[in-house]
Amino acid sequence: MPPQGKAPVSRRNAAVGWRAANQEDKEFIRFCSLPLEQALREVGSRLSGLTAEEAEEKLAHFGPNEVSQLKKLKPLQDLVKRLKSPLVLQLLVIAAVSAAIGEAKSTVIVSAMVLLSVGLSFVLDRRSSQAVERLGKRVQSRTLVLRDGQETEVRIAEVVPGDIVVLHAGSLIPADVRLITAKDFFVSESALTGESLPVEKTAAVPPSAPATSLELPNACFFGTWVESGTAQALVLRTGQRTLFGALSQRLAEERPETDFDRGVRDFTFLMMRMMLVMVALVFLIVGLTKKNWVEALLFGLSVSVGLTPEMLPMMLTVNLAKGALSMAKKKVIVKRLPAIQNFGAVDVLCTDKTGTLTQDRVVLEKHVDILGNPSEEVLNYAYLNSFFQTGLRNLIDRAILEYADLDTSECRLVDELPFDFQRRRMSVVVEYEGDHVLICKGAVEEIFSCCSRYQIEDEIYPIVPAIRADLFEEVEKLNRDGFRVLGIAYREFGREKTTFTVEDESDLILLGYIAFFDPPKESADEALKLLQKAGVQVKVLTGDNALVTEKVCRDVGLSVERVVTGAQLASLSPEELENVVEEAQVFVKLTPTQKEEVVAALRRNGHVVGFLGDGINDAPALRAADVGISVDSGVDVAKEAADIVLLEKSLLVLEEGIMEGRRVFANIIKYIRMGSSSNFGNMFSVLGASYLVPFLPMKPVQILANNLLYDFSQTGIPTDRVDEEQVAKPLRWHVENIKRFMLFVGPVSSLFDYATFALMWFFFGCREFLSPQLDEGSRQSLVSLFQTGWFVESLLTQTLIVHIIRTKKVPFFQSRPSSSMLLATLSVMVLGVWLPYSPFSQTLGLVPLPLSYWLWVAVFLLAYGVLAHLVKSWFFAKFGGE
Ligand SMILES: Nc1ncnc2c1ncn2[C@@H]1O[C@H](COP(=O)(O)OP(=O)(O)OP(=O)(O)O)[C@@H](O)[C@H]1O
Ligand SMILES: [Mg+2]
Repeated sequence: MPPQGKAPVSRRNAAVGWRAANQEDKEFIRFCSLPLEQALREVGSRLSGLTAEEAEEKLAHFGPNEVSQLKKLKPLQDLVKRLKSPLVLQLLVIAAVSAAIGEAKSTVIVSAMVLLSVGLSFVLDRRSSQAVERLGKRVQSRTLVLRDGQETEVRIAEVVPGDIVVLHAGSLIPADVRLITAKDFFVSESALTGESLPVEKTAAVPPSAPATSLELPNACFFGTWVESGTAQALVLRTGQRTLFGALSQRLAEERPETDFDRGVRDFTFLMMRMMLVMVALVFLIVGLTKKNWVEALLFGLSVSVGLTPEMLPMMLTVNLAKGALSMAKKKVIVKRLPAIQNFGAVDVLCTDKTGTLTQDRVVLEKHVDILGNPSEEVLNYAYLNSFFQTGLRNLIDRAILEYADLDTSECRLVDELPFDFQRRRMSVVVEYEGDHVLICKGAVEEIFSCCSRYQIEDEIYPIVPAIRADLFEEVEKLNRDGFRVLGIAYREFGREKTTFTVEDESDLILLGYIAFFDPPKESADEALKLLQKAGVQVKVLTGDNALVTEKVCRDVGLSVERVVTGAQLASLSPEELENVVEEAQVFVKLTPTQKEEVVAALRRNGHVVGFLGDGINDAPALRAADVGISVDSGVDVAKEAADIVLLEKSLLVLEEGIMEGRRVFANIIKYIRMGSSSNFGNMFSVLGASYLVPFLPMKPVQILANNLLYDFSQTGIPTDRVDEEQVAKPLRWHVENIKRFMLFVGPVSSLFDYATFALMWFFFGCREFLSPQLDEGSRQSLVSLFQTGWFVESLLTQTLIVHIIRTKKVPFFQSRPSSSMLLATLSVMVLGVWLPYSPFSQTLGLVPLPLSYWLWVAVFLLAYGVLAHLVKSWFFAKFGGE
């Protein structure tokens, strides 16, 4: 029975799950230790792979090959999860308490709030995350499998047990597999083990069963990837049954918290703390002064509702999802939603050269001997190398094969030494006229270091130190003209030697160079200017050499003041590294690890770093960056490591994406500014009024209704327009600045609340309440008048301030809100004015207001608007902020 037949790992109980995984592990180890024939038979496969029909059947049986790191929730589970958030729980508790003490109205209103906050985010979020997921599928990784005996490309999700997969450098291991053949096959298992050095895997069957499957020499695991070499492998288990699947439930923590997450959390806690203190204070004050403790409790709880940012989760998700959709229109596919705000915060963008600064149309232009004379022999050797190598099929090899169509029938591949980014070269050994010839091609410096002789025409000379510099001359000339140059060298061995290692790449004969031209991209110039204007520094991180890179940079208008090579970087201390990454714009001849180090150093310096790359050598840096950006045409591991995938590799597209990220961020900040400052203001007003006024300044049910309406007025924020100025610079989260804003702007609203209290108390005669002759009925109507007065003023001012805070400029005149934003706030204001006259007035305890009240309120609103605008302008001038 194949290991797949086992029951899937239990998710409910981690301990049980682990035991089950161990059981499965034993099965897996057994399968890797069996003779190959038997293993194939037992999983119902053969060396030529499954037929399409078999694969389909197996897919139906085993399910898609997916490891859901973020478990997809069923609608009901999702709903329950949302209800369990602290903000919503609090509302539910209040609803329950209100129901328990017979306040049915409060219960209804609080429930409506829950419905608005949870319902809206549930519906919008599910809808847009489905859309985002669909988009994600467009850039999903693929793999090669044998189906009906043919190499076929399928989505990784479609791989089934029994499939024979074909792996080469840059491939993701699409399942847990047993190797059938392997050639210089190195796998990076860092995703599973944290070990960053690649591990060599072979097809050898272990002599005895190891303790864990990770120690098997002939097994590779889902989630790891091929650094170099080639292999064919038999798929044994897929999806949640893989080692990674079993682990991923325990590794759910995933990525470290971002700047943004921390900001949101800090803010939520700030509000929660404020709320707790407030509720206790209000409860005591009301209880002590009014001697009605039930009322005090209800009032306190209602006030606490007013202070919770219950719309925050909805704001976040809806804003992000909306951002992802509008980015998709610009050919930017967001794989992980939270990456969006980081995207807007990026202030240093690191990018590779090929395809970003150049057109990605590598064309072979020259094949010359070391003196620069055209040479057919150089082309022949280069062609053989590209033709027979099986490891890495990149642009360079494709360009060579496209350039010529040579006859290779007289040659036979004996062995190969695949490309890797440390050696920067690759060799094939071919049998040619009875000899075994090793042909090596790669970066010129690296080829030189393996050569002891050179060839001109048919003469071979030793390389003596004096001529080394001369040898470089031709290459430099080509580099300066923008050519990317590779060296070609060879060495002949006897036919008795059949296996080769990297040691054999020595004592070579330098034959000549091939030169490629990859023209600079026309749009790069403009894009770089836009990025610069947007406050984003661009740095180039490439494995190519300095001369070509400088030439390309100059062509696209990127100023190059300092270039640093990988060798120089390697000799620096950590502190020096941190300085150098600031100063230099161009980094050349980097190894993959060095790309990662540069990104990490920039992050340590406090930058938010984006990294754009599409190669195997970019994967570590993509993971290390705040935002990893790859391209649809990039290798799978790069796409997998990225947060964002571009359908088109272009800095222009990237700039638009960054802007969209900033817009999303700006709207989230808007909500937080509004929420925190008006809550803070309300806090002052409630505290003062509870103490000063001999009755409840607002009924609990009114406070709740007020909040519900205010929440509704905010639903327009995710679609709101954002001022150009606001997204002109990278946006980052500054909790301190938000706190300060709250402290300065919040009290402005209290000013007008107190004015309203005075107005109701003195001008509209509510102080008569104290007069002993008054009967109970008249007293109650005075109370209602006061409460209605404050209810209306509070709602109108709160809603108005939304428009003042949404921009740094003069609202309406210099910056117009989106129409849905305008509509939401306007309708809430109209509703607020209408409620005291509406059929609901009784239920809410509202009474009609005297005509002169409306005049006063109009004056208050105007004065408030002006004052709030002035304070806001002063604040931004003094303290800055997003
Ligand atoms: N197919 C190949 N055969 C031999 N050598 C190669 C091949 N591909 C790349 N190299 C060598 O390895 C070096 C580094 O590779 P590459 O230029 O792809 O790095 P990179 O950092 O991805 O560059 P870029 O920034 O342009 O994307 C190249 O300059 C070249 O000398
Ligand atoms: Mg590259």
